[in-house]
Formats: sequence, C-alpha cells, structure tokens
Amino acid sequence: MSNIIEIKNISKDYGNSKGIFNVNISVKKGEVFGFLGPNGAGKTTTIRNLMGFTRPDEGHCSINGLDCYHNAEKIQENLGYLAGEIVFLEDLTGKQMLEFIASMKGIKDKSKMYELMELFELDPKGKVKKMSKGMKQKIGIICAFMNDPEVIILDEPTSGLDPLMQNKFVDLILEEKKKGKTIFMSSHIFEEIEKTCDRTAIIKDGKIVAVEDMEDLRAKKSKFYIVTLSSIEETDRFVKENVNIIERDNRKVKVGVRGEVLPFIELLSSYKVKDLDIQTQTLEELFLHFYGGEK
Ligand SMILES: Nc1ncnc2c1ncn2[C@@H]1O[C@H](COP(=O)(O)OP(=O)(O)OP(=O)(O)O)[C@@H](O)[C@H]1O
Repeated sequence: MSNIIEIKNISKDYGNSKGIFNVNISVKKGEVFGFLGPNGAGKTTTIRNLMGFTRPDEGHCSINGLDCYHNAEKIQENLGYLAGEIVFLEDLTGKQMLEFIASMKGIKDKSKMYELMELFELDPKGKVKKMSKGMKQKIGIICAFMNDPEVIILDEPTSGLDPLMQNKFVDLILEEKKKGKTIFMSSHIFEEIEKTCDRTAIIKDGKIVAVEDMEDLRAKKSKFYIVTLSSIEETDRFVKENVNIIERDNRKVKVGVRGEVLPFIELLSSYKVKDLDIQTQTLEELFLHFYGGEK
C-alpha cells in the first residue's frame, strides 16, 4: 500500500526546547492514524506543517506526493480539515456558516452536509456566537467531512463533545474508513483512538517516542483476575502456583494473565473460589509510561 501522507524528518524549533524535532510519520492509503500526546507535545505544530500553514525549519511533508507547503491550495481541494481552535464567523447562524463553507468549497451536492447535521443532531438555527463549545465542534466536524474528501486531518476532533456525540464521531470515522478514506487525527482520548485507529504515534516533548500497531497492542493487553479464595490456607497455596501475582490482600489475589486463558481457568477450578472479578488493561494504562516519567 502506498503512503498518502509523508512527514519526513520535520523540525520547527521555537527555542527553549519547544517545538517539534525530527518528526517522521507515514500514513498509508485507507489508514486511520492516531496522534497522541500530552498538552504542548507538538501535535498542533505537526498538523500545521502538514496543512502548509507553516514551513518546517528542516524536512518536508507531502500529501499524495505534493509538498504540503508549496502545494497547500491544490492539496486542500480534496482534503478535510478540522482545526484545534476553530475560527467562526460569529454573527452568522449555524446554517449560514455551513452554507458559506459549502459555497467556498464549491459543493453542489450538499447531501453529506445534511446527513451529518442529522447524525450529530445539530440545531443550526441559532447564531454561532451563542453556541456551546460542543455545538461549534459539531459544525467544525461537518465542515471537515461535507465535501466527502479522500484525506481528512483532524486536530482533537471530539474536544467539547459529550460521550453520546463522541460515540457518533467514532461511528463516522469507522464508516469513512470502510469507504477507504485516509484519516490522521490527534486526540487526548485513548478510547476513541483505540476504537478507530490502525496505528498510533505518540509524541512527547516534540519527539516521536513510539509508533504502535493497534492490533499488536490489543494482543499485548493483560487481563487481571481478582480471585477471592475461601480460606487463608487456600490462598497461601494459590500464591505458590506458577501464576503472575500482582498483589495479595488476605484472601483476595490479583493475577495478571496475558494471551491463553484456559490453563488459568483450569487452575482456578481446582480451588474453592468465593468471588471472581475481571479487569482488562486499558490502552491508557499501556500508554501512560510514555506520557509520564522516563520512557
Ligand atoms: N508560534 C509559536 N511560537 C512559540 N512557541 C510555540 C508556537 N506554537 C507552539 N509553540 C510551543 O510549542 C509546543 C508545542 O505546541 P503544540 O500546540 O503543537 O502542542 P499540542 O501537542 O498540540 O498541545 P495541546 O494538546 O495542548 O493542544 C508548546 O510548548 C507551545 O507552547
């Protein structure tokens, strides 16, 4: 599969170790690519370079083989973009704003726009300046998708959306993915990345610290079994078994299991188990070490 988005060794140095440094990312055609990182890590800076709004100090980016800085206008003809901070024409109503963007994009068939207004239950009658952050975000999302572009770049698309709308957004991404669209999106929300992305890059202090295949990551997830046994004696015997004991509190034992679960279930059946709880490690738990202290 060919790469649609290429970010090659770009740096933008704002001084005081701020900015982005030697960022490399390739996104294949039809791929949904996540971009995760804490506040100030460099997500928006990377996306602004990709959109051709700013020119990297070093390196270059391309979309569909065209240089992002020199061919920004041409690229944007078939691109959907949602900015982290959307600029609105505050005196227009939501409907007027959407119609205005549609005419700027030269859209004749507005069916996608109406479809998305319905999906996100947008009431577009009021003035934009009186709209909540979530309502404005819905308008931004509709604008990014209304011309049915092949490549979509989204900077924190669900910020301000309530959980119900976040789910609708996930459904939208999965639908677009089915149609073969290439999507690059930054996010703080592990769950939406987990539900939608094929691969994810993690950026910290302006540098890419990992690029993970989400399938592989799912396979790496541990499950935790919290087993309560019937007596202290049984528990003493149980903790001597060949299992990964995470912690013990009296008759309660937390066990980590990765991969094949059957041997563990068989082992449990030879004990008097009083209670059993199961927790699955979240993507957030897997990724948190990239966010916090040392890698
Ligand atoms: N024009 C600029 N001039 C100077 N410093 C800047 C400029 N733009 C961004 N920065 C700095 O570069 C760093 C990266 O910022 P960026 O907005 O890319 O982070 P981000 O990952 O998008 O963060 P957030 O999740 O908070 O939106 C920050 O420390 C920011 O203060």
